[in-house]
Amino acid sequence: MTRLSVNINKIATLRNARGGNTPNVCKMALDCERFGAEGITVHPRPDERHIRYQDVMDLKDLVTTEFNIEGYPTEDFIDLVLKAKPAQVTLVPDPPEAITSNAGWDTVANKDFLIEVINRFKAANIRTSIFVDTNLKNVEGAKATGTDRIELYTEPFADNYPNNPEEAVRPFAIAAEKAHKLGLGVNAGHDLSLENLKFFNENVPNLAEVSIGHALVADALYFGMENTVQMYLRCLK
Ligand SMILES: CC(=O)[C@@H](O)[C@H](O)COP(=O)(O)O
Ligand SMILES: NCC(=O)COP(=O)(O)O
Repeated sequence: MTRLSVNINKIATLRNARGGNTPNVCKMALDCERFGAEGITVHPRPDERHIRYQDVMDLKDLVTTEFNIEGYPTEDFIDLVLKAKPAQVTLVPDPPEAITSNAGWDTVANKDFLIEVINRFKAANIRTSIFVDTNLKNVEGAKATGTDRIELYTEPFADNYPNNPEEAVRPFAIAAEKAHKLGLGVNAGHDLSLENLKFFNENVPNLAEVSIGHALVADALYFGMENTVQMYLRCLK
């Protein structure tokens, strides 16, 4: 069964709006786990506009499910991850000024860089995942970096789903199958939602994990966090 990792970036965005500690990011992570989440994801960005480096250090000993830290591997990010020792690190090629992640790695052009970074995390026994699109060259290139998993960048699926669900999901099913044949684990994320998650999960084989934040936190405004986590889990059954 596909596991649900709740991305709590947007809880930190709300907290940061006032400078205090409401809502409490650590408490929300623990509550999400209590409500059934099988992992907690954070994506500290260089400007700390949502998750701060200190949040990562505060969460590292509290999270008892899978702790997944995502981000661009600057030296500061690498140091942080090596200190926090999460279960998984997901490398994302997003430029600092990007509003959100907007592309996967070109794993061929960045092969040497990715190999070097991945080796540092592997030496610390941290599972690695790299964010890629569905281009099979990038999936094959991911294998050559030595990563344990890939995370498929699902925004193109989410965008096309309302027009043509079958066409939207097809490249993801093919990429996931290819990754599985190569011995890579398959995660997915970005813009997955209550609208599109069930269909994605039913049509993409070998999916180990999805990380979901933006839509899930927005849904929690209407349904409450406990109900919302349960609703997302039901899409993955
Ligand atoms: C890696 C990825 O897909 C992102 O979705 C991300 O982790 C979310 O980041 P923001 O919350 O900053 O949009
Ligand atoms: N890796 C994707 C993630 O953590 C959450 O993305 P989103 O649901 O906030 O778009």
